[in-house]
Amino acid sequence: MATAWTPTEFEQQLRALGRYYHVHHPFQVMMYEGKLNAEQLRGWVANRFYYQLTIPRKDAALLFNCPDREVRRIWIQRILDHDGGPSAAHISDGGIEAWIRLGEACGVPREELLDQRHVLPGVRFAVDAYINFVRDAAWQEGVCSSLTELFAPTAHKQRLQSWPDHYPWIDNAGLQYFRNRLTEAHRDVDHGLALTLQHFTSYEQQQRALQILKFKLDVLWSMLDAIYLAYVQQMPPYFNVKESA
Ligand SMILES: O=C(O)c1cc(C(=O)O)c2c(n1)C(=O)C(=O)c1cc(C(=O)O)[nH]c1-2
Repeated sequence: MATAWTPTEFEQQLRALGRYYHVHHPFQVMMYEGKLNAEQLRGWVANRFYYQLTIPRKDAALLFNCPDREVRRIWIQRILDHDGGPSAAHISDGGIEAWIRLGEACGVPREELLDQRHVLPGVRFAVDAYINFVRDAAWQEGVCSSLTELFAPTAHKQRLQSWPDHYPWIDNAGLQYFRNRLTEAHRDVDHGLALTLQHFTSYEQQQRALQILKFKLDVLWSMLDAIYLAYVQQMPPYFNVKESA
């Protein structure tokens, strides 16, 4: 029987999967290097909004699956952070509202975000795969699937560093979402990682945890594949279909 890693080794294995994080996707690289035009940036913001809308519903599914009150009373903060409310960590309006302000700062009107008219089918399928996974999985597996957040502060920091230089037309106040996430993500990840190290202890369980994290990396990467094809390659779905007279 193969031996399990120690918690420290296991954490290193999880962190090593950061090499597949979506910061390395060509679309994110273009974003960071200032190579996106306004339409491409707006396309990203409008599509990512579907992820933002889904996250608190995903966390509600995890809570539903979790019989452990101690876990639930910490995990529930994630829903408040995104939906807003009296005990949201930063602004009581919450992350979804902050993302709407980001969209408006980039030139996407609120109603265009909310009615999801820009959301590409590939993005929808990828995000839905995440919420469906968490709904159907054991809560510990749901926790593990959130661990891409280990790597998210890098993404938020990159945007805070590069956007003001490369995209000065975006009002800096619009970037508040990224600032908020820097602290929220650290707190979330400490909890999610501790639970994962605690619950995935055998060799088989640890292999399974790596598979789950890889699945979640696939979700994020696939979202950007769809966005890249539509907005960079100019090949949105059905772009070559002739409308019949
Ligand atoms: O902008 C990003 O690169 C990024 C990535 C991720 C992630 O890794 O899933 C999240 C976020 N942002 C984020 O803002 C966020 O609230 C969030 C919640 C979760 C989750 O899986 O529960 N991921 C992420």
